[in-house]
Amino acid sequence: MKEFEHIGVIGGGAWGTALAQVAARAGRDQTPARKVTLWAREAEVVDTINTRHENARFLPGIALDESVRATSSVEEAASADALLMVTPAQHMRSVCAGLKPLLKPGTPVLLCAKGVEQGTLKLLTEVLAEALPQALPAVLSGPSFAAEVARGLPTAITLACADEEIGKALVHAIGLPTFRPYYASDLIGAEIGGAVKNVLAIACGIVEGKGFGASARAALTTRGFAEMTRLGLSLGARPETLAGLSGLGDLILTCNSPQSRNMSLGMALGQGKTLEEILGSRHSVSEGVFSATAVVELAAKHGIEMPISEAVAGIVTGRLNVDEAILALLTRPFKNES
Ligand SMILES: NC(=O)C1=CN([C@@H]2O[C@H](COP(=O)(O)OP(=O)(O)OC[C@H]3O[C@@H](n4cnc5c(N)ncnc54)[C@H](O)[C@@H]3O)[C@@H](O)[C@H]2O)C=CC1
Ligand SMILES: O=C(CO)COP(=O)(O)O
Repeated sequence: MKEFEHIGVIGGGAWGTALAQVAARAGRDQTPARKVTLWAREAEVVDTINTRHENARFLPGIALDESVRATSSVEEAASADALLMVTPAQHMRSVCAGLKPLLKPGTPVLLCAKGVEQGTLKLLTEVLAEALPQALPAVLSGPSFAAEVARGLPTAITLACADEEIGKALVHAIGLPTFRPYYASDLIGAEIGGAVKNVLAIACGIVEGKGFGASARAALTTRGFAEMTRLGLSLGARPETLAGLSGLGDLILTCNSPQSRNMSLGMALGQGKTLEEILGSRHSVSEGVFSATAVVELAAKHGIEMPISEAVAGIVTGRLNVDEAILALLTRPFKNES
């Protein structure tokens, strides 16, 4: 089975840092010892990782393995045998374009961000195919809070790759007893779950912030899953992927924990804060805000109804206030469940 001696991670936010930690731990007993190179935009992030073994800006208080090395040189990370792409979804195209002259043809590239590109309405596998065509695409997605993963708490995740041999080699390369990738061949299914659950988590946060109770949250999550499934199936995803770790699994996590930035953003909206106030007080990304309209437009293009996602898109674009969006959802006509 192919060994990955050098893994590059593109993006030094919370998730890129946690995944660099996973890759370093998973390759610890390899000979020669695995090299993990984490490219970060911020000089301060590179500096604190290399000197204090901590990402003080995006993952403070978590000790990183000494073998995780950060760099400001994208060339250095791009020379790896496999790349993990962990920049926010809306920046994926420009970051891929920067890698285009550097990446060896056939290098596995795991997309680890969650979102749909605004304007083009493209999934990240489509963005990758256009912007970095020599890459061998894969998707890594599932219920996984960066801080928990970086601390070594257990979880499981979907790793999708159309090339089964490479996909399984990647599973072995980054898998740990506490980080269990399940192989799948369905890339679209794996990426649609992560993109849609971020939008739905904002809605669940609003329900929580408004104090509507646990029953409302469970009902919203279930109807949200129906939206995710409708869109996924229309785009060619397989039902079992949508019901798996990257779909239902991540939806359950993100709609039930204020650790989720999307859910906590929704909670703050439900408590009456404005989007500008909330975003102005954070430096971490809440992908649902940036993908909501793209998800809804993509669904409309395929004739799919997504009322909860539409409500969130209405709120984040300022077209509806929170109370108007809730009223619109609660007064929809009664209908069959499926
Ligand atoms: N944090 C988490 O628990 C998880 C995050 N993800 C996904 O990973 C992706 C990255 O999220 P986080 O690492 O949490 O981000 P973060 O919020 O911790 O950090 C923001 C990141 O965005 C980068 N960035 C900002 N502007 C940029 C630009 N113009 N070009 C390139 N990069 C830019 C920053 O350098 C930084 O790396 C997102 O799509 C997120 O949904 C997926 C699973 C878990
Ligand atoms: O994707 C995540 C967990 O799987 C992280 O969710 P948030 O981006 O909402 O924090």
